[in-house]
Amino acid sequence: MKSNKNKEDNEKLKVFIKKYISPKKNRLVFLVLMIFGGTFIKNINPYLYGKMLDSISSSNMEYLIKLIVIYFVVTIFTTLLGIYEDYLGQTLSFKVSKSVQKNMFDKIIRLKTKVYDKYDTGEFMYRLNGDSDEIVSFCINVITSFLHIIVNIAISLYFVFKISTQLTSVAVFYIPASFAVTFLSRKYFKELAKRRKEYNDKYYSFQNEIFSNNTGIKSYMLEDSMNEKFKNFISRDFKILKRSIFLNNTVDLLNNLITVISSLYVIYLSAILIRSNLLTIGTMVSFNTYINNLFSSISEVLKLNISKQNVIISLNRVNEIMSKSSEKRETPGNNFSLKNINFEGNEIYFRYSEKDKPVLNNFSFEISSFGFYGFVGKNGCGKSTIAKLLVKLYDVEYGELKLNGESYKDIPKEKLRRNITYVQKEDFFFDDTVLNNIKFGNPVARDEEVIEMCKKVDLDEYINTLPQKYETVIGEGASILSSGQKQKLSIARALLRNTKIYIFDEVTANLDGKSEKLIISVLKELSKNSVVIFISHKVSSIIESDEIFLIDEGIVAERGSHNYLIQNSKLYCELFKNIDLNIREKVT
Ligand SMILES: Nc1ncnc2c1ncn2[C@@H]1O[C@H](COP(=O)(O)OP(=O)(O)OP(=O)(O)O)[C@@H](O)[C@H]1O
Repeated sequence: MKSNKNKEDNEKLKVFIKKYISPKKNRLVFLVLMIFGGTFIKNINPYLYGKMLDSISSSNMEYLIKLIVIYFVVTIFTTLLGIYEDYLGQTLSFKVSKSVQKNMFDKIIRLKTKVYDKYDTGEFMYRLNGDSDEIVSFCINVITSFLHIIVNIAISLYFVFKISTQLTSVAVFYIPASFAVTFLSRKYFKELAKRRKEYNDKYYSFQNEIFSNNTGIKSYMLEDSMNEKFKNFISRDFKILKRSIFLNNTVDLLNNLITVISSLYVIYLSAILIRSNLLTIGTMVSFNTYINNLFSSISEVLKLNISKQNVIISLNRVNEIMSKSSEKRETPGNNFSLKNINFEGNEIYFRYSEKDKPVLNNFSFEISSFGFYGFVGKNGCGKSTIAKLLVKLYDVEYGELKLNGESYKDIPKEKLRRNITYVQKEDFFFDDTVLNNIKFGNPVARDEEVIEMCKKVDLDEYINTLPQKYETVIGEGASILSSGQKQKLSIARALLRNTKIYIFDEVTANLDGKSEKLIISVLKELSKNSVVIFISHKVSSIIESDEIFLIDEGIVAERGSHNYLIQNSKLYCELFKNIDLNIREKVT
C-alpha cells in the first residue's frame, strides 16, 4: 500500500518534470555535466591532501610543491565552476518556475466560476507563488544533484575501499541507521508540511480581506479585534514552527549521533591499524575525508527524501487546481443576426452547489424584440443569478436557455460575451488611468469616443477636474472615485462596447435622483436599437420599462408593463408601496 503511494508520488513528479523541465533539457544537461565535472575534479583534493601530509612526513619537498600547485589550481577551477553552476541553476529554476506560474495563472483566471467560488484568494495566491516554487526548486535540485551524489558516492566508495576495507565496515552501521531515521520521520514531515500550507492559505486570505477593507475596519473600529486575529495567526504559526524545530532537531540529533559513533569507531580502528603499520596518518586523513563525503552524500539523499514529502503536498495542491475544469477557449464562430434579438428561457433550474437550494426553479421568460426590460424582485430572489447565466458564467443545470434560436449549450461563451455587455453590481476597476479603465470596454475606441460616452453619463466634467484628466490613475478598485462616479464610469465603459445586448445589474443603486434619471434616459435611448435588461430591486428605476419581469422565489411570477402590474400584481404593489412617495405620485 505504502509502496504504491510512493510509486504514485514518483509518477506525479515525473509527469511534472516532463511537462515543465524537459523543455529546458539542453540547459539542464549542460548544468548536470558541469556539476559532474566539478564534483569529479573536487574529489581529487582529499587524495592530494593525504599525499601532501605523507610527503611532509617523508620530507619530499619537490613532490610536496608539485602537489601544492595542483591542489591550488584544482581549488580555483572548481570554485569558478561553482559560481557559474550557481548562476545557471538559479536562472534555470527561475525560468521553469515562471512557466509553471504562467500556466497556473491562466488556469486560475479561466476556472469555471462554480469552481472558482470554492477557493479563497489566499489559496490561489499561495499555491501560485509558494507551492510552484517549492516543486521546481526540488525537481531541479534532484536532477542536478543526482549525478553529483552518485559520482560522490562512487568515488568515495572507491577510495575508502582502496584505503582500508576494515575501516569501511563502519558503513554497515551508518547506512541502515540513517535510513531508519529518515523513514520513521517521513510521515511527521508530511503532516507538518500539510499543516503549514493550510495555514498559509488562510493567512494570505486573511491579509487580503483586511487590506482591501480598511475603511470598513476603521469605521467599525475593528482594528483591535483584527490585531487580535493577527496575533492568533502568529501564535498558530509559532506552534507550527516549534513543531518543525522539534522534528528537525530530533532528526538532526539522531543523525549526528549516528555520525559521531561512526567517526569515533573509525578513529579507534585507525589507531589499531596504524599501530600495526597497516595504515599511515596521511591515508587515515584521506579516509576520513572520503568517508565523510560518503556520509554527507547519503545524508543528502535522505534529506531529499524528506523534502519530497513537503513537495508532494505542494504538487497535490498545484495539480488539484490544474485538474479543475476551466472555461475552454472556443472560436466565437458566426455572429448572431443582430437585426433582432430573441432570448428564451424554458424552465430553468439552477443552484450554486449540489448542497444548496435551487435559486432558479422553473424560471421561464422570453424577450423577442429590442427594448428596455426591467427585472425586479426582492433581495436574493435570483436577479443577478439570471444575469450570470445569460453570459454563461454558470451553466443552467436543467431547462434551456436560447438566444436567437440557438441553445446556450451550443453557443461558445466568446460569442455570447462579445455580443452581451454585462455590467455587474460591483464592477471591476484596475489601478490604471481613467482612459484605460474605460477603454477595456473597447480597446480600439478613439479617445474622442471615450469622452463622448463620459459626456453622456455626465462624468466628463468631473474627469476634467482631475490632475491629469483622462490620464489620471484611479488607484486600486478606483479608490479616488465616489461610488456613484464608479457606476458612471462602468456605464460609459459599457456604452463604448456598442453591442446589441446589455445587462445592467443595479447600476444606478449609488446614483442621485438626477443622475439616475439621466442614466435611465440614456439607456432608454440605447434600447431603441438593442435589448437592455435592467436589473433592480427598486421599482422606481424600472417603471419606464417596455416590459417588467417580476421575479419571486426563483420564477418569473408576473410580467407586463408597470401599469398592468400595478393593477394586477399584489407582490408588485407591495414593492411599489415601499418606494418614495414623490415618485409614486408622479407615476400613478
Ligand atoms: N456564488 C454564490 N454561491 C452560493 N450562493 C450564491 C452565490 N451567489 C448568490 N448566491 C445565492 O443565490 C441567491 C440569489 O442571489 P442573487 O445575487 O441572484 O440575488 P439578487 O436577486 O440579485 O439579490 P439583490 O437584489 O440583493 O442583489 C441568494 O440567496 C444568494 O445567497
